[in-house]
Amino acid sequence: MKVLVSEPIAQKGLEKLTQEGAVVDVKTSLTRQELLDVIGEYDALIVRSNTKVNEDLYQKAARLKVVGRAGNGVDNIEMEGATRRGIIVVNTPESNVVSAAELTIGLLFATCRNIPQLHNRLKERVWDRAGLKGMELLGKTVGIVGLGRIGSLVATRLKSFGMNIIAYDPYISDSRFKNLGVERKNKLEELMAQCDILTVHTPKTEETYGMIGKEQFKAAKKGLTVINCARAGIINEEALMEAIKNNIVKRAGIDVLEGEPHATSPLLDYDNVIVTPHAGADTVEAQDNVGITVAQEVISALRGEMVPNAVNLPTLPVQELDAIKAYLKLGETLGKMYYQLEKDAVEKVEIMYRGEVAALETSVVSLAILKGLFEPVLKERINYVNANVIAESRGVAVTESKKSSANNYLTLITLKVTSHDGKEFTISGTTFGKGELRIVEINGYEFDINPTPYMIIAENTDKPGVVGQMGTLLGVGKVNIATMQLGRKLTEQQAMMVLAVDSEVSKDTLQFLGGVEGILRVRFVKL
Ligand SMILES: NC(=O)C1=CN([C@@H]2O[C@H](COP(=O)(O)OP(=O)(O)OC[C@H]3O[C@@H](n4cnc5c(N)ncnc54)[C@H](O)[C@@H]3O)[C@@H](O)[C@H]2O)C=CC1
Ligand SMILES: O=C(O)CCC(=O)C(=O)O
Repeated sequence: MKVLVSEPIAQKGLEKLTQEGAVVDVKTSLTRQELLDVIGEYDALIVRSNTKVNEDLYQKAARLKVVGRAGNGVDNIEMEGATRRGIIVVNTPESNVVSAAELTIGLLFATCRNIPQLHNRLKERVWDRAGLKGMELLGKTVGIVGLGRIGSLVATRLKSFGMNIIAYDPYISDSRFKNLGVERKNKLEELMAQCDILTVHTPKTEETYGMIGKEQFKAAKKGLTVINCARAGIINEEALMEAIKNNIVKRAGIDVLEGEPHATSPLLDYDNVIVTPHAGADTVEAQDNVGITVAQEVISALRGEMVPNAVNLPTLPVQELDAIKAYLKLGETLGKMYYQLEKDAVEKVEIMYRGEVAALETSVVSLAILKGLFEPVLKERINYVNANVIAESRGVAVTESKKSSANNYLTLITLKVTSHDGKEFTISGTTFGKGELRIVEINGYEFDINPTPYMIIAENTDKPGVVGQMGTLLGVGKVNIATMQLGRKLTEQQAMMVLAVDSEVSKDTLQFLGGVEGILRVRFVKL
């Protein structure tokens, strides 16, 4: 596992990577060209907000499997290119939110009380407060745009200063607003017209970039204080400057600037604009949290384990992670069986979740099924990240259905594959205890199979002598049988035999088995 760290992360994170067996190169002052020249050697790349992870980089990154964002916002990472290539992107969304919220409040105090300006005067031995009268927070209204993790932390902290909190976030439920004691504004302009202080906490997206512009400042209350500790450009810098010149905005506290880290914004020259160099997450605590978390996630992702903060995968509630793990294994196992038992190209995949599993977030289990399904035949890389994209690109229709009851089982997953000639294949499995798996049905034959690394699966006419001959031939081929199960369809006088064996089976032995009278077909399955 070769990991390139292209921006500084905490020593504790680097130690974690090394302890887990990764070879870590910390190269934090590479030029873009140098980065492109070396990225091909690495399995994982860890970045913060300055490294642009985009198509240029992906094209050179033949081995890259994971991009770890040591932080929250992922706007410097091009997601579509990563997903298409099966590169998993992980971030640490919870690790630095307190620090970001605290810097927001710090900037709010600094701007409202002119702390940096007063500090600078006094450092120059000038004892003078003239022209720098501050503003009290008590009774003022703060308008929060984006009431997510950081927005909520800012809201609860500012309440303790006796402020009225209003917020605009169309994607947050009324009950969340109510629980936080924040008044919902359905229109941004309405919020602008009522707040004394505006603070933005949305991600940078196509929708939010420039969302506070000329029109919004026109609607604003005169004397507004503006804080941006989220991303440059959410508040348009030109519009902000104009609003400052027109005395609509009285002061601003800005942590993020266009063009950073080489920011040249004229805002830097305004006395009433207080700036910090994207320092929202720059605390010992946040950096330790971020470093350790990103290291853990990158290692887990490199080992093919499920990572809760994978950005280009469905999000999993942490409390469901343990329950889901066994289903992921089961799903992948069911998927893997198809192309080892059948040879027909897949046209349609139907996944049915019944019983307990139906109550969980199953989209990731469906990804595991697709991963397993295509793995035996695809040379290209397939994993949780690109499984959907690959199914789609191969014209495979995937559907998911759920039912709360599973008849004789507590929980049941059934995979039904329809091939291009309309032939149907079904396989069902269940889990029990501490993640034990069982395959309970294949093509209508009922079993209770503990899936093992090597299995022989044969269909035969249901008549005496077939099983005995199979045993003899396997003995000749020096293959030891561990367990054996038979599923029967009495009306059709056919049976399916599943033998768990201790080793690989040679092509010759399989050919001999196929020649036994009554054997209709025989397959070797490797899990
Ligand atoms: N300055 C710094 O060092 C740091 C900055 N950040 C930035 O802070 C921002 C917020 O982070 P979190 O609170 O963790 O994100 P979050 O995802 O928890 O919350 C973002 C909120 O924005 C809302 N939102 C999205 N589009 C919107 C729109 N068009 N209008 C109104 N609301 C919208 C979402 O519904 C969500 O509630 C991100 O941009 C992040 O990158 C995060 C950490 C450190
Ligand atoms: O310090 C950093 O890496 C930037 C933090 C940040 O903006 C984020 O986590 O979104």
